[in-house]
Amino acid sequence: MVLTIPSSLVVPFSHRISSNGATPIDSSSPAEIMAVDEEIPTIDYFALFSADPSQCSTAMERLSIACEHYGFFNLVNHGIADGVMEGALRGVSDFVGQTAVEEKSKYREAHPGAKILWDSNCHAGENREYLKVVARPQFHCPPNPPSFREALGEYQTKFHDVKLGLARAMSLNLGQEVSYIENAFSLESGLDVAAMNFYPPNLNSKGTIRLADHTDPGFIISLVQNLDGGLQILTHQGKWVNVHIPPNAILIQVGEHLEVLTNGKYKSRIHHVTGNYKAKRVTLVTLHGPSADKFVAPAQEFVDDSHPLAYRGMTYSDGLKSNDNHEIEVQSCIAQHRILLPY
Ligand SMILES: O=C(O)CCC(=O)C(=O)O
Ligand SMILES: [Fe+2]
Repeated sequence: MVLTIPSSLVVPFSHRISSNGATPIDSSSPAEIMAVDEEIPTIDYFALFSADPSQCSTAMERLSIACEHYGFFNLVNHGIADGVMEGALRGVSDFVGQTAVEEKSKYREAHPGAKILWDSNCHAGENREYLKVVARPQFHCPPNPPSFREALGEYQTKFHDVKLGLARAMSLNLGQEVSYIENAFSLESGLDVAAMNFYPPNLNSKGTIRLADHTDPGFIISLVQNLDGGLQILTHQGKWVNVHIPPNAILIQVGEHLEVLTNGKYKSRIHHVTGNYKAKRVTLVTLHGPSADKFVAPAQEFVDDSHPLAYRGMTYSDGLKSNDNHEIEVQSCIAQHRILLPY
């Protein structure tokens, strides 16, 4: 099926500048030559709940296309003030820049029950420093610098409401009652992990892979960044696209567990990060998961003769802990869920 996206749904190239005004990465590097600057869907969050039926149904239809075909979209008009997102990103930068390695190293060990994890990986296939913290149901964060905890906490609190709004809109789009996803994942006690990435500037590593191909677990994944460019997603049409996120937008990706619940109607998409950044790039990625003890399996509504059962069920926690991982690592577990069909 060829999908035509209304032009109003896409981000004009003139808006595709970095959110901090820095020059986007050089997109001529070898690893990026395969990727295209293609239109990606933009969803107006407020329009999803508009009292104007025509505005609401247009936005809902766009969301449906974005979830079913793309698996990712830019969310605009979400009501989270620019300052809140900028503050959280500044907090990540401050943590990376101001905290001594000895202090950060206290969080290096992933172990059962760990709520904070820090590491710095610089080898073929990965080039970043990262910090992962459990943000919900209880919020955890390194205590220093003090402004970091407050700024990150504020963003997470604000986004929680946006997440519930998206769950409601997606539930209706799936032909279910409004709290269907919220209940299926027990989102009120959902396990949200904020994964903050810091990619150091490097002008001499054309085409460097900063983060290798992967999909992420959870219901949805939200991403805000300080510098545009580097994230590439493999689309349903088999093309790598350079993902441009307009200033103040939040990129939303379908998580692996929404794929499992919908028996593959909504799919999580493989992505990676490349780039020879001229300045440091910071991203705040949050994996919004089901409740840790929630058993996630394809719902019967999405299984029939034309859509045979394609995933096995397990609790969110068991999935995260498969392959000897710890929950805090929030590693992909779709392979453990996938049933190999005989055709
Ligand atoms: O930093 C990015 O652009 C994406 C990072 C990512 O995919 C992740 O942390 O899972
Ligand atoms: Fe990711």
